Amino acid sequence: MRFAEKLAAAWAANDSLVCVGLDPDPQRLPAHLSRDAAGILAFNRAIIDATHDLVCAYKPQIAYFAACGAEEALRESIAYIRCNYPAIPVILDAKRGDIGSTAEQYAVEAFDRYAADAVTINPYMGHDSAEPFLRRADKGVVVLCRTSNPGAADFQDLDVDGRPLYEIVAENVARKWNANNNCMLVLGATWPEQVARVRALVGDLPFLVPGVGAQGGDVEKLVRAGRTADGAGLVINSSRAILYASSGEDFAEAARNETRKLRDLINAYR
Ligand SMILES: O=c1ccn([C@@H]2O[C@H](COP(=O)(O)O)[C@@H](O)[C@H]2O)c(=O)[nH]1
Repeated sequence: MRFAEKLAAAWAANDSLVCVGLDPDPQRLPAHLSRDAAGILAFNRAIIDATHDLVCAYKPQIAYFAACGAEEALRESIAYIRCNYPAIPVILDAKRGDIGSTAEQYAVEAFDRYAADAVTINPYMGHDSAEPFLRRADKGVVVLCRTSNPGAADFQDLDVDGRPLYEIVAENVARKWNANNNCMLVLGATWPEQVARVRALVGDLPFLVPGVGAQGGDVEKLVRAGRTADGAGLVINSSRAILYASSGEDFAEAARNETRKLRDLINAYR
């Protein structure tokens, strides 16, 4: 099944637009787990088991694994999802972007080594840097557009012929890069006005939206700004607010409760 179909099926099956971000910080793992690759994998498995029926996607962020040499725990976490909950798409957050020959290797890393369904990329280097990902028609390519962080405006809002650069990125992705219908855009939940502007430009292109929870994005404003006519179109990520809802042995149960709360809040405004 192609990525877009898998995502649409997951939205519908779990009646959820929530993506749980797998950002396992060894320093924040519950005390009863080891602060190494084995502890990270046990943590992720428990979070996944506790939330799989409440989400439309998982988004592991590669930095949390690579920083402590736990790439194998990343591969095994994704394999765990694919084996036990194969209907839930996995978006590897790696924000890749390089010349074509190197991008080829990044595409192999994301889609073959880690077996992710989709990967985030940075569009700054242009179409040839994205092409090795775009060519994989069955896989999703999630392009940074207007990010959630405070410095997002520094470059993304630069004026290009009277329009902010992020709008040019959005239009290029929707009209040129999406020939295989496998693209998404990253829009920060912290900027609902910009989410609405991009939604008006790109039709039903799905958005990956980080920035609720720990970064304080307003869920009601975000959903009203970014939903599509059928009440979907959004993959709304929360990582820390869910993963670290409790630092005790009940961490998975607490993560489930936070995930359910977020799903229900989002669904109230769809
Ligand atoms: O614009 C962006 C793009 C990616 N991220 C990533 O999403 C999560 C957010 O984590 P929270 O704990 O829910 O704040 C994290 O992996 C970021 O690297 C983003 O925040 N903003």
